[in-house]
Amino acid sequence: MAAQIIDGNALAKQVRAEVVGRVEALKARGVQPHLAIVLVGEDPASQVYVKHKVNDSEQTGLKATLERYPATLAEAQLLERIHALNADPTVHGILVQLPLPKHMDSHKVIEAISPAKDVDGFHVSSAGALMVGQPGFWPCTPHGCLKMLESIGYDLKGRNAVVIGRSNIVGKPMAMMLLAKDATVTICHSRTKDLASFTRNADVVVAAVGKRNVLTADMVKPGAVVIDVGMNRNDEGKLCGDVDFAGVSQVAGWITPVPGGVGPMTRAMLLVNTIDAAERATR
Ligand SMILES: Nc1nc(=O)c2c([nH]1)NC[C@@H]1CN(c3ccc(C(=O)N[C@@H](CCC(=O)O)C(=O)O)cc3)C=[N+]21
Repeated sequence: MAAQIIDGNALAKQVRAEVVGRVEALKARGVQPHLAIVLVGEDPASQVYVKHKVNDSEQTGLKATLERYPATLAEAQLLERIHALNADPTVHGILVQLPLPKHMDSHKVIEAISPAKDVDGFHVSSAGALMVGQPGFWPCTPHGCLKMLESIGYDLKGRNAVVIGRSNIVGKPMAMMLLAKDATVTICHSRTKDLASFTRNADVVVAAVGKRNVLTADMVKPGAVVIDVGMNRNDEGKLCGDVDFAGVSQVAGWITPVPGGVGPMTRAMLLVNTIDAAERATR
């Protein structure tokens, strides 16, 4: 039996429609929600991603300002620019596109963003708030994954959830969100021994490694929900995830595709965070 597909494009469209309503309510009381995007350098993938984010914003009525700087920009100048955006009351969200050029300390740059405008949810304060269950911005990718689980009416309570990958941007916050929903959470990673012994016991698997075929059909419990966060290129240069989609979709109950899965939801949750930021700042 083939798995049902969780359509990230369709769900992102729904989320954007909700955003449009909230944008209109903000505008009705004189607030123009505004996302500032900072791009340093000429990384081709980053250029494409940033363009998507600007388009998404404009299509939903948010204002997006893209600031581009050469890769040679001094870190001190970037920090100065972030401080100015922090102080600008017309800017509600700040996103510094990653990766930054090698001469910059990404951690230091992210920590310079005001937590009130940290719509990526990458600041230590945002991570801490998520961990202790306080209000704050949740990172867009794992939050999008959670929305996908909610969209199928999946009750995580008491379920075994396995997260493969322990990054600060996806794996760790994903685990915290699943835990907050009362799942029994296991984080697996590159040093995990016998990954399949964990995934075979999982009701939900989130694959966030950045490597093809990390999860194959033999590793999946029949009927499980499989969320694929991977963004890789195969030998033909085609976008593919961490999951062997053809194989796993024969075993899983639900599966997210790549492209058209987690990616569009990541972008939709950025819009949601920006609206949240604008609402919180102007309440
Ligand atoms: N500060 C910061 N925040 C980010 O959120 C951030 C970042 N830096 N750096 C790069 C990564 C990557 N990322 C993607 C989001 C959506 C798609 C996406 O929508 N993908 C489409 C396909 C797009 C295509 O065709 O290339 C899909 O999966 O269907 C891709 C990649 C956000 N990132």
